[in-house]
Amino acid sequence: MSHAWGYGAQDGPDTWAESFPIANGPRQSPIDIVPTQAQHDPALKHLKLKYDPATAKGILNNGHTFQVDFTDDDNSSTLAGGPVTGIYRLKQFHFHWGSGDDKGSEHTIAGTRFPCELHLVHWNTKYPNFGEAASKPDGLAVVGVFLKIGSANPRLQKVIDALDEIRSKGRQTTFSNFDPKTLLPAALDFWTYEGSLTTPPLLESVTWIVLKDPVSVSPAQMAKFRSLLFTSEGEAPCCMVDNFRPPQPLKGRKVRASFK
Ligand SMILES: NS(=O)(=O)c1ccc(C(=O)N[C@@H](c2ccccc2)c2cnnn2CC(=O)NCCCS)cc1
Ligand SMILES: [Zn+2]
Repeated sequence: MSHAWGYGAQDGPDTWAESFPIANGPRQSPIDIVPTQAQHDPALKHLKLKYDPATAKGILNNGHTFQVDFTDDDNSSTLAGGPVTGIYRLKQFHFHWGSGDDKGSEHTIAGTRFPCELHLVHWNTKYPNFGEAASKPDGLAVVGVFLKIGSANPRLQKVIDALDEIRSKGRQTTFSNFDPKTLLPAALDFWTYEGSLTTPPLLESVTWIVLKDPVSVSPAQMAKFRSLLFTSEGEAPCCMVDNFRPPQPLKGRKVRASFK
């Protein structure tokens, strides 16, 4: 049964618990990260990200965000190290953003909201596929990257230039030869905690790896994100903005830092 969820007053985050009771679960995401309360863990390994540009497949407006999908039938594009054990395969990346520059990110840092947040979604290869992994407590690992307003980010341009072709829900186009590593900041210092998907079905299967350093995005580039539509062609157009879930209760979880 397809549950119609969204980010509006009638179907937004405050209503999700009606169809997805796990919304009030013990390890929900996103959270507010308070750096002074994060514990440095010297046992955390450095993040090992290996992405093959040839695995980039397509770019899709799924009605909640837009995502760039990768072929994940071998270990060409993987995440290892950091807080995870084993090898996780890159499945897709997508963004969350606001209607203005004062909000848009899902995670916050001591209450500070960023205009946009990038999520790179990986699944644990100890499971046969993404769908199976998504239901396991150690099934997924998502790298979160904050975007802050500044100079135009040339690394985003190829993604932004594709948005004109996927304006409405359900539109997709090919997207090849792209290395998502180019979207990351120079330093891979991170915070990590055990959480969930931030959209329904809100499964509590995500090891979150949130990078400390943001990357830049210009106001004009943000305007391109906001030109996308939540709605399909033929429907009354509704701008794709504010597609973020607010921070959820920590419920006793510890947030660890990879850096001092
Ligand atoms: N924001 S996040 O990084 O925490 C995040 C990452 C991945 C997913 C996801 O893959 N969701 C799909 C799924 C399919 C099978 C099993 C479980 C989940 C799904 C379920 N209904 N629609 N979708 C598609 C979808 O929501 N795609 C990603 C949208 C990111 S906002 C959702 C959120
Ligand atoms: Zn996301």
